[in-house]
Amino acid sequence: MTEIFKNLIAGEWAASGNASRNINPSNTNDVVGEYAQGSVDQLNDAVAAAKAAFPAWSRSSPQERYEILKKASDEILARKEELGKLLSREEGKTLAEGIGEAGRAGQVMAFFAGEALRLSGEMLPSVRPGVGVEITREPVGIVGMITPWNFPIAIPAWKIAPALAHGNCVVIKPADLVPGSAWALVDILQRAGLPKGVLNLVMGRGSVVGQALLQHKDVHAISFTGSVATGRKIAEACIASSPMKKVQLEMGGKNPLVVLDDADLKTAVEAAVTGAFFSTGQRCTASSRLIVQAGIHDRFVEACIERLKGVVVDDALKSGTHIGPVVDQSQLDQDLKYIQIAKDEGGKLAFGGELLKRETPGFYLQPALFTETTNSMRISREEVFGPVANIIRVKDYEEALAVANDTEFGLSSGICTTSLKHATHFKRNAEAGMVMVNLATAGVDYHVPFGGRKGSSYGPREQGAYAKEFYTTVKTAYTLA
Ligand SMILES: NC(=O)C1=CN([C@@H]2O[C@H](COP(=O)(O)OP(=O)(O)OC[C@H]3O[C@@H](n4cnc5c(N)ncnc54)[C@H](OP(=O)(O)O)[C@@H]3O)[C@@H](O)[C@H]2O)C=CC1
Ligand SMILES: O=C(O)CCC(=O)C(=O)O
Repeated sequence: MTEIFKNLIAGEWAASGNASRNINPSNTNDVVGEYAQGSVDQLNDAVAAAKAAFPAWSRSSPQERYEILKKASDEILARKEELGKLLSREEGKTLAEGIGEAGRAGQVMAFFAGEALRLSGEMLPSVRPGVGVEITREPVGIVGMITPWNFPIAIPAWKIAPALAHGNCVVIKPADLVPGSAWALVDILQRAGLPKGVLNLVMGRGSVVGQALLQHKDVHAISFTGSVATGRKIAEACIASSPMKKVQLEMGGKNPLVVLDDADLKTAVEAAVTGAFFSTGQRCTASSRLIVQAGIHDRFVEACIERLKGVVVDDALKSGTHIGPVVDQSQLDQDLKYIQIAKDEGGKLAFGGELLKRETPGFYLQPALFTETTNSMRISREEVFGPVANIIRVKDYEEALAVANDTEFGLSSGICTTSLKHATHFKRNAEAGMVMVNLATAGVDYHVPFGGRKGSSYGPREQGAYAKEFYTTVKTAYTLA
């Protein structure tokens, strides 16, 4: 009989009536595993366990939190090849990308192990004589986490680690499409010594488990990464609940990469091709809008096409693969729909966009590059979340900046230029949470803030020391001496 990976509730692996098959998008005949589909009852049990664990965990010593997170980090890093392989098998990013992401999860754990030791507060004199003021940070309480399929281990890691470091208890619902990596992460953390109930995993559908998490009165905060549509529903549910829940949303992007006439061509092509198409373009930071100045435009298009001809799309686990498959049929349908929309709008398909056949049945799509597009077309305005990008020609830097900012999103924004003046001006004036100079818009560090503006993000930043803004609440205490 096939093993069913269970949910973790109150420190015990709990069976549930239903399970779903985790399918390898590089080979749909390959079942990665069967994973429990949690019920509303299990979710309620998980929240109750977190609530019971909270008084002790919120008062646990920084040393205990440090040791658990550090131990988990050590195991993740020691097993990163195996975890990376599992990740690539369930999500479809290449083995190198999968191992890289597993390593990143290990580094995130190590960073937040250190953060547990850096908890701090302030003591100030009051404006009233004889009174002292202390400002401290306390954990928020029970944090619910709803995570997407595109970073199956890194995103759960960068939400769970700061939550635990700051003394919160957690109930996480990972994406139903890719539960394996989150399951492995939770297993590692539990064995690293977390007290029962501090971290709970309930796999299953967003419409069942996710909804119940949002509606639970004992959940104090929700951290979400995923689509704009779901993010909006989550924010509404958090505001509507009584008491209101603190909420943090990381959503989509339509990230511009500006290429100026004075850019180094090789650097610009590398930033564009890796940023737009690697990880199958399934990154909220993907460089999906390439805004190119007229003087370099034709040379840039030609060089991108040459670069793309050398890109191998194949089984994620095969050596030599640069781009793995699309994650599933529904995402593939969305990618193909947008390729058709771009054609219908008058965009010129300069490269790719074809379905590919490989040795194994999988969702293989050749990267699609459109030219002759404008910023008002749907392909420039809506997130595709696949290996699809379009080039918009502009006359000068001023137009490039205006086009880059003319979007409802504001996650990551990039420029390729050798002009210090333009790079400096762009860093100051790009309406985005993250700005890249001569780098792809995708691919960020784990120890600094991550997040955007406008429709891309809501609430405090994730990652780095700034993560404490979401995972703690500030208390001001006055004492008469
Ligand atoms: N910014 C980003 O990083 C990401 C953006 N996306 C965008 O979203 C599109 C659709 O992808 P999809 O995976 O469906 O993204 P969703 O936003 O729908 O899913 C993200 C997470 O939210 C859960 N969820 C869905 N509906 C609800 C709900 N009503 N209440 C609570 N939780 C819910 C999902 O559960 P379930 O497991 O059932 O899906 C999943 O865990 C992509 O094509 C892409 O454009 C997707 C992933 C990441
Ligand atoms: O580009 C990155 O490194 C991170 C991207 C990301 O977090 C996302 O796509 O959800």
